[in-house]
Amino acid sequence: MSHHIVEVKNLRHVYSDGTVALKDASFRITHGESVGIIGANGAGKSTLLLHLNGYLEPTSGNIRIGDIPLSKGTLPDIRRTVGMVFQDPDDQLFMPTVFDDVAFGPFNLGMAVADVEQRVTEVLELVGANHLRDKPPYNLSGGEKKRVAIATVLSMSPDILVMDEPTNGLDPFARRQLMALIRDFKHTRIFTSHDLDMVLELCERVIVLHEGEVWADGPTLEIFNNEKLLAECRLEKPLSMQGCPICGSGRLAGSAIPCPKSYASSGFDS
Ligand SMILES: Nc1ncnc2c1ncn2[C@@H]1O[C@H](COP(=O)(O)OP(=O)(O)OP(=O)(O)O)[C@@H](O)[C@H]1O
Repeated sequence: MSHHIVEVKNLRHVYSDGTVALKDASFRITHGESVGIIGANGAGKSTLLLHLNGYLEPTSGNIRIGDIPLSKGTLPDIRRTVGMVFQDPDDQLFMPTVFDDVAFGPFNLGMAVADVEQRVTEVLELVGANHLRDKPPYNLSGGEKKRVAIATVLSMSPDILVMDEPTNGLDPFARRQLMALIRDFKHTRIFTSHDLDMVLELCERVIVLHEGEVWADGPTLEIFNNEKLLAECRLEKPLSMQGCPICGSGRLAGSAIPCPKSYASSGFDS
């Protein structure tokens, strides 16, 4: 399973206008890990993800996916291994219909028509978008586009799933559905999100980016309990770890239910 390893060494990225978006970022993610990349706006999260399958070229440093060093020559292999869901689904959808968009990758892999049909149906059902299969992607709502964009990546059966803010724009039901899908994905998962409750629920490990640097990298609960670190990086605890908004007492991690005392004091039960 060494092909599922992602290794980033001393990655630096300077955009053409001189913005230093990443400074010396290093980490190693191994097979089956589910890793959340978090940080304030502009911390460098999207820039980092865009390097993982070669959409951006490092100013310096290097990336290895399994045994393959990422370079122009290895891009086709890398992109077969690393499936990337972009932050903006419009960057991912370009065909006349949803079906064509989701079928594009499998056809390129040389799959037979019947197998492509089956694969497309499976992944569209997985993201709850099979009813949209004949629609032009540009007519879909934001959340629908996001689900189809995710389907275009799943249809390629990637070994490593990389997603930039996957729940952005999704309604609560679709968010839950996507979380289940991420949880069930057997291989490596790496995603950025401002949805820290989702990160808490799905990731055993978190990498915190701050002003282009890896500020912390460790077990999720340890990171979310480090109030000094969160304040330095302009982050907050997930809502489910914050005190009850009514009486201030703690809630269990992972629970969105206010404490029983707040029911009594707010008159919810009267
Ligand atoms: N094409 C670009 N040219 C110049 N600067 C850019 C470009 N894209 C991003 N940046 C800058 O690089 C820095 C990192 O941006 P990036 O999009 O990686 O942040 P982010 O952590 O994903 O932010 P957000 O949470 O807002 O999505 C920011 O200062 C941003 O303004």
